[in-house]
Amino acid sequence: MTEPTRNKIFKALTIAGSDSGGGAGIQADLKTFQELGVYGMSALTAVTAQNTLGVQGVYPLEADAVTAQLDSIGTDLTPDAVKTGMLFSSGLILAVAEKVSQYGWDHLVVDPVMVAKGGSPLLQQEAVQALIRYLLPLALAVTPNIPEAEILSGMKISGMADRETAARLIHAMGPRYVVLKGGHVDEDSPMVTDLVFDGEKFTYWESPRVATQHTHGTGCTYSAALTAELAQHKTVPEAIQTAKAFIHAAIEDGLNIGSGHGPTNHFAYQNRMRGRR
Ligand SMILES: Nc1ncnc2c1ncn2[C@@H]1O[C@H](COP(=O)(O)OP(=O)(O)OP(=O)(O)O)[C@@H](O)[C@H]1O
Ligand SMILES: Cc1ncc(CO)c(N)n1
Repeated sequence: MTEPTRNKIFKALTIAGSDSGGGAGIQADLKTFQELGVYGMSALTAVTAQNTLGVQGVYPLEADAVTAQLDSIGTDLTPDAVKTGMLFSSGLILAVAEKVSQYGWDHLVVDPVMVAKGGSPLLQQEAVQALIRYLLPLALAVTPNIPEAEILSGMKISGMADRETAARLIHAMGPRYVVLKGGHVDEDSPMVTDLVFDGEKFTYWESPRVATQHTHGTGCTYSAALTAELAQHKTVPEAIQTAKAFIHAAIEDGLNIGSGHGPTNHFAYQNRMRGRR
C-alpha cells in the first residue's frame, strides 16, 4: 500500500519552562504556535508554580531529562524552527546547545529569559556566560528586553544610541539578528519601539503603547510568534511583521483573569483575522 500524500505540516519546537498559570513559558508558546497554524512540540526545562501574582516555586529538570526529550524529537520529528525560553542553569544550556548543534536546528530563536515580571530569577546568574558562549552563536535571532540586553552586553542602556551600541555588542556574540524589545522602557511614552539589527542596518518597529497591566507572557508570546512564522519559511523581517501584529492584538485584548497581571490574549490575533472583533 502506498503512503497517502501528506500535506506539509509546519512544526515548531519550544524548549522552555512550564508556567502553571498558562500565560507564559511553554503554555504561551504552544498556544501561539497553534493560533499561527503550526504544529507545536515542547521540551520542558523546568516546572514553575506561577500565577498572575508571581512565581511561587521553581523546579528545574535534570539535564538528562532535557536531552532525552530533545533526542525523542530530533530522531523522529524534524522541527522547522525552534525557540528557547527559560533555561535556568548552565548545565541545561549546555545540554540544549549540544542537541541544537547535533540536529542542525538552524532556525533558532533564543529568548534570553532571565527574570519574571515580578522579579523572580528564571536564569541563574552564573549561567549568563554559558548562554553567551554556547547558545547565542547558534541563534538566528535573539530577543532580549532592555534589562536582558544590559546584562548580555555588560553596559547600561539609557537612550537610543545606547540601544544601538548594545545591539552591536550582542550581534558580535553570533546571532544573525538582534531584536531588542522596548516594552520595559519609556513607560510614559505613547509608543513602544523595538530595535532590530541584522549586522548592517538598524530597523525600528514602533507601535502604540497599550496601557494595561495584563502583560504576563508578552516576551514568550512574541518570540513564539516569531518562531511560528520562521517555521513557515518566512524571513526574519516578515516574521517580525506578523509577530508584532500578533503580540499587539494579544496585549490590546489582555485577559483580566486572576488578581494580578493577567496574561495576554492568545486568541486575539485570529479573532481579528476572522472578523470576530
Ligand atoms: N504595553 C505595550 N503595548 C504595546 N506593545 C508592547 C507593550 N509591552 C510590550 N510590548 C511589545 O511586546 C513585545 C514583548 O516585549 P517586552 O519588552 O514586554 O518583552 P519581555 O520584557 O521579554 O516580556 P516578559 O516580561 O514577558 O519577559 C515587544 O514587541 C514589545 O514592543
Ligand atoms: C516559565 C516561564 N518562562 C518565562 C517567563 C517570562 O515571562 C515566565 N514568567 N515563566
